[in-house]
Amino acid sequence: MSSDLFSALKEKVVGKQRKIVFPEGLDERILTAVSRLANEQVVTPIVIGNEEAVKQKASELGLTLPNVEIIDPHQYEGMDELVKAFVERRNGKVTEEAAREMLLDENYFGTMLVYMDKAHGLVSGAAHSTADTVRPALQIIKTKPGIRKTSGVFIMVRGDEKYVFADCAINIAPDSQDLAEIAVESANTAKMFDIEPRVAMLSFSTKGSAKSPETEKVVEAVRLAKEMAPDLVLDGEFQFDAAFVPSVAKKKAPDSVIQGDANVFIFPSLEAGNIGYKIAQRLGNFEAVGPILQGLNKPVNDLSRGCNAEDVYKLTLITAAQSL
Ligand SMILES: CC(C)(COP(=O)(O)OP(=O)(O)OC[C@H]1O[C@@H](n2cnc3c(N)ncnc32)[C@H](O)[C@@H]1OP(=O)(O)O)[C@@H](O)C(=O)NCCC(=O)NCCS
Ligand SMILES: CC(=O)OP(=O)(O)O
Repeated sequence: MSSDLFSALKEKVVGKQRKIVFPEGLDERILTAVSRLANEQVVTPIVIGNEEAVKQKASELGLTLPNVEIIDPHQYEGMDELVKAFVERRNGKVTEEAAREMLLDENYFGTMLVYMDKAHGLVSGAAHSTADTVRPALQIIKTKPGIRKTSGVFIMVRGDEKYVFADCAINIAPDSQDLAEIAVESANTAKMFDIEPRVAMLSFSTKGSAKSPETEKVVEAVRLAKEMAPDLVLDGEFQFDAAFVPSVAKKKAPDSVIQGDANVFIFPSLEAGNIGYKIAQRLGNFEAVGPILQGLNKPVNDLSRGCNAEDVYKLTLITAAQSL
C-alpha cells in the first residue's frame, strides 16, 4: 500500500515541472534523494550550497545530478531583491543589515525562493532541528487565510494500514481552539492520501471517565471541531484503545460515531504526539512519513533528523503534490 500511495503521488507530479528547494546540500541522504528525483525527472531540485562542494560530495557518493540547480547564497545575483522582499515581509521586525545576514542561512534563503515564486516548495530538516527548519516558513510564508496555526502531521503506513497522526511537530501546548483546527486540517490532509477521515480526539480519558483541565481541554476541542466542520466524522475524548479497538469502543464509548475505526488521531499535546508517532514507528514498525506541515500558504516540509534517503524522496513527492 505504501508503494501504491507514493506511485499515485508520483504520477500526479511527474511532468508538472515542480521546483523543490533542498537547503541541506551536503547531507548524504538529501543528495541521494535529489539524484534519484532528478534522474527520474520527478521534480527539478534546487540544492542550496557551494557548487564545488556539492558536486564534490555527489561524486564521492557516486551520484549524478542531471538538471539540478545549485545555488550558493554567497554568490546569488538576486540577493538585493531577496533582501528587499524579506524586509518588507517582516514589516519592521528586521533591518536591511540583519536581513542580509539572515539570508545567508540556507533555510531562510531557501524559504525566500519559495516565497518569491522561484520554487514551488522546500524540504529540509535532515540536519536541522524542526524549530530552525520551520521558523523561516512561519515568519515568511505564513498561514493561509482563515488558519491560525500551522501544524505537522505524519502519515503512518504499515502494509495496508494508513493513519494520520497530528500534531507531532509544531504546537507545544495547543489549546482547545488549536486542537479543533488541527483536527479539521488533518482531516483535509488525510483526503490527499485517499483516507476517508474518521477523527479521534485523544486523551487519557474516554467520554468523561476522568476529569481534569487536560481532559476538559479535549472535550471543548471536540465541541469546537464539530461546530467548525459539522459533516466531519469526529468524536472524543478517547483513550487510544477506545478509538482504535472495536471491542473496547463497545465498552467505553458505545454511543459514539467512532467504533474503534478511527484513522485520524489528534494528540492533546506535542509531548504526546511526538512520542506517540516515534513509538509506532520504532516499536510498531510503521513507516512515518512527515512531518507534513499543513495550513501554510505554500508547501515547506520538515524531515526528522533520523530520516533516510527514502523518507526524503517521499516527502518531496508530497511537497510537490501539495504545490499543485
Ligand atoms: C515552531 C516554533 C519553532 C515556533 O517558535 P518560535 O520560533 O519561538 O516562534 P515565535 O513565537 O518567536 O514566533 C515566530 C513567528 O512564527 C509564528 N508562529 C509561531 N508558531 C506558529 C504556528 N504554530 N503557526 C503559525 N505561525 C506560528 C509567530 O506568529 C511569529 O510570527 P511573526 O514573527 O511574523 O509575528 C516552536 O513552537 C517550537 O519550537 N515548536 C516545537 C518544535 C519541535 O521541536 N518539535 C519536535 C520535533 S518535530
Ligand atoms: C519530527 C521530529 O521529531 O523531528 P526530529 O527527530 O528531527 O526532532
